[in-house]
Amino acid sequence: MSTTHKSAKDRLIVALDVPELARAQEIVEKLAPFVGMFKVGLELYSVAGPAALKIIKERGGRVFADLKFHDIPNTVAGAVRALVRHGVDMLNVHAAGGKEMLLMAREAAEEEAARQGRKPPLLIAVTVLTSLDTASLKEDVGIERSLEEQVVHWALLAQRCGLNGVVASARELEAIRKACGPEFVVVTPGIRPTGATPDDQRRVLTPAEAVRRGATYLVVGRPVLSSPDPVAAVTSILGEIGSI
Ligand SMILES: O=C(O)c1cc(=O)[nH]c(=O)n1[C@@H]1O[C@H](COP(=O)(O)O)[C@@H](O)[C@H]1O
Repeated sequence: MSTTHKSAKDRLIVALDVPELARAQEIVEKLAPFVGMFKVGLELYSVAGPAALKIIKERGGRVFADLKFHDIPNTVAGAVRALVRHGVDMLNVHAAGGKEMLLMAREAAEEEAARQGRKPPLLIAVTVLTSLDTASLKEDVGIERSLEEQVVHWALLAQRCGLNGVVASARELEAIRKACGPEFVVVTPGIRPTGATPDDQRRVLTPAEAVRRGATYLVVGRPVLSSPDPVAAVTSILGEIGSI
């Protein structure tokens, strides 16, 4: 288990995967009292750009910019600096970008935050996407290591480069905690309440099981967004997390 003491609300990140800014704003208004952080991903950012980050900040919410940067070090560093200027609280890059990219991303985040006179955001490395399974990692991506070994390999690389943590499925939590320790941040998408459809996710676990295994943050999108009552969906997830 992680030794970080967080409330159920602080652990919960809701993914604003919607195609319109107005819809995102509606969800933020409704859910802000119950949710620790909102995640702006590729869809909403492509639709609305920095305005998507702003609507969360204006409501007093914390922002995870999930733009999964994966490019040459100089390009990633520039993009990281821009997100820091937007005041995000968490951002991510792909561990597969390699050591130099991760180091430059971290330096960029720290330098830009210092320039702005604020604390650097949490910088997180994406490991093996939760939409992949053992077969697709090997056959499509061409990685021969076992899925868990690959996740731990990237988690250790991220930690050595001074990143705060990783994105991985909750199924790899025990291995990550063993390799990287209790304070390393582990953000877990692929969260599905019991009985919910996995959609395109391949490595899923329930909210309760993710927290039991030591998740720092849980990312939930469709189980909340496609519910007829998103507040009820969120409070039910909070109940599950809080019962651990
Ligand atoms: O970086 C992420 O947040 C991420 C990494 C990953 O491996 N898998 C993954 O699902 N995500 C994101 O987490 C969210 C999961 O959404 P749902 O499957 O709808 O709960 C989406 O916004 C994904 O972009």
